[in-house]
Amino acid sequence: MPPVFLVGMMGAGKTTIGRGLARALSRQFLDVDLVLEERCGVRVPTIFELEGEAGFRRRETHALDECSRISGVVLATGGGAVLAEENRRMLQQRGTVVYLRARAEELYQRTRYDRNRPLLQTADPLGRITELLRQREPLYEEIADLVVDTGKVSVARLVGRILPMLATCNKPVRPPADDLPPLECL
Ligand SMILES: Nc1ncnc2c1ncn2[C@@H]1O[C@H](COP(=O)(O)OP(=O)(O)O)[C@@H](O)[C@H]1O
Ligand SMILES: O=C(O)C1=C[C@@H](OP(=O)(O)O)[C@@H](O)[C@H](O)C1
Ligand SMILES: [Mg+2]
Repeated sequence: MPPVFLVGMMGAGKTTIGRGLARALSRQFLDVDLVLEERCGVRVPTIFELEGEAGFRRRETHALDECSRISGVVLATGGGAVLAEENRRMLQQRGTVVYLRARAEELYQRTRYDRNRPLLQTADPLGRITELLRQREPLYEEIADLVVDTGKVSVARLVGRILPMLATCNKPVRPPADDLPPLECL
């Protein structure tokens, strides 16, 4: 089975469901944000503070390139990973892309007590989520091989739903060596 890439908005469940899928499939799980945090030795909000969103996105592209080359990996991306065309191409070519879809209100409920998402530290997080979802939804849909609605469905049930979808998906992938040379490590 090719690598599995989880995409979707903040709060869609990429990290949680990705971990469950990897366990069920006995595959390696990686989360791009956790890789960055381990590498930088600080949490995501600190990367935003020190280097701005542009700095974070640069690191994100590099980590995504590295992680998406790992054979059989289940990879949770960050919600904004689809913004760069280069990232979308990597994901689309190298594995099966699963879009975890949810409504803005649901995303808000799942993220409202978490301080680790700098883009949602605003006076109106629901408004911000609504706007980001409007901008990003076409990008998630553009690269999705599978679309999964996550509203009011438990994580365990979603994992159980996604497994047979992956087994029958038959996504043709191109080995990374055929697309881009590895980016230099940051
Ligand atoms: N289907 C779901 N139902 C209920 N809670 C969920 C669901 N998916 C995720 N969550 C919860 O929402 C929060 C955000 O999930 P997370 O996996 O961090 O999302 P993402 O990585 O997409 O931002 C976590 O507390 C997680 O337990
Ligand atoms: O949507 C985004 O732009 C972001 C989503 C976050 O990941 P999650 O989607 O896992 O919350 C993290 O990468 C960063 O805070 C930026
Ligand atoms: Mg996450």
